[in-house]
Amino acid sequence: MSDPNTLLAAISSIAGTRAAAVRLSDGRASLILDVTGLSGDERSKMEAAIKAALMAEDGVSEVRIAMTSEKRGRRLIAVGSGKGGVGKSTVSANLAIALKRLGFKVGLIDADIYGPSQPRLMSTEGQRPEAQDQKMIPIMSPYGIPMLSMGHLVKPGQAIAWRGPMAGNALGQLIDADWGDVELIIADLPPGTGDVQLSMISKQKPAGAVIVSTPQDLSLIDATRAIDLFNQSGVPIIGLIENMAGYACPHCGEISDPFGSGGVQAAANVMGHDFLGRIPLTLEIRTASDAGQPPAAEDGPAATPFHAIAAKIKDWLAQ
Ligand SMILES: Nc1ncnc2c1ncn2[C@@H]1O[C@H](COP(=O)(O)OP(=O)(O)OP(=O)(O)O)[C@@H](O)[C@H]1O
Repeated sequence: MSDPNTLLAAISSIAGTRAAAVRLSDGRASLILDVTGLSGDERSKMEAAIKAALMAEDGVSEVRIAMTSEKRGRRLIAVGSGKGGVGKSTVSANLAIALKRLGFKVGLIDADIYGPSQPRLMSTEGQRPEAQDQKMIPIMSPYGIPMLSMGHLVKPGQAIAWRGPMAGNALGQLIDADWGDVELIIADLPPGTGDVQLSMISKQKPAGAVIVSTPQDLSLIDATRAIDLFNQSGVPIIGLIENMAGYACPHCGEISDPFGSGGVQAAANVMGHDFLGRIPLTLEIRTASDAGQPPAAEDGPAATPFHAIAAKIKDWLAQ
C-alpha cells in the first residue's frame, strides 16, 4: 500500500519540486502543483503524466491536482505613434526580437486591430491561435517570440469594422491570453489616440510607452498628441524614436533626408523626454521586414539601431 512519500517519489521525475502537500485518503491521492511559468500545453502534459503515474500506484483509485501559479509581474511596453505609416509595427517587431536577444522573455501583441501587420512581419501569417480554458494560446513565431494579433483571427485582407467597445474586448482577449512565462509584452498600438489606446491603458496599464515618429513636423505634431494621452493616463514615456531618417542611396551612397532629420530628437529635448535613437530609411529594412525577416534577428548594419534602442529600454526597465 502506497503512502504520501512513495507517491511523491513516484512523481518526482515528472514534477521536480513543483508538487507539494501530497496526501492519500480512501484511495484518493491529492496534491498541489505549482505551475508558475508553464504554458497551458506544458501544464496539461504535466498534469496528465502525474495522474498516470499516481494511478499506477498501489491503492490509488482517484487523483486530484490543485494547480497554483504565482502571478509574475509582467510588464507591458506600448509602442505608439501619432499617425499611421511611420514604421511603428516595424519598430515593434524588431524591438521585441532585440529585447529577447538581451535576455528578456518577450511576447508581442498586435493591438493595431484595424490594420494588423505583425503576422506578416513575424512570419506567422495564416496561423490561428488555439484556446484552452477560455484563453487564447499565443502563436510561437520563428524568432522565439510568442505573439497574438487580430490578423491571426480574421482572414487576410478582411476588413475589421468594429466599434470601440468591441475592439476593446478583442484587445482584452489578446492581453488576457495564456502568456506563460513571458515577462515583457511589446504592444504595437494602432496609430492615433482613440478607444483602443484608452482601452489598453485601462485593461493593463503599460509600464512605459515608446513613441515612434518620422522627422517631419506633421508627424511630430501627431506624436505629441500620443504623448499627451500617455501623460494624462500616468504612463511614463520611455522615449522617442526617429524612424526613416537619412536615406543612403544604394547606388552613389549620398545621404538624403526625405523627411528631414533630427526633428524627433529636438522635439524630445523640448518635451523633456529621452531620445532613444534614429533608424535610417533603408531598402534593406523595408524588404527584410516585408519578407517576414526582421533585421534585428541578425547582426549587421540594419540591425544595429534596433539593438542600441533595445539596450536603452533595458536600462530604463532596470531603473
Ligand atoms: N526604417 C525604415 N526603412 C525603410 N522602410 C521602412 C522603415 N520603417 C518602416 N518601413 C516600411 O514602411 C512601411 C510602413 O511601416 P509599418 O507598417 O511598420 O508602419 P506603421 O506605422 O505600423 O503603419 P500602420 O500605422 O499602417 O500600421 C512598411 O512597408 C515598412 O517596411
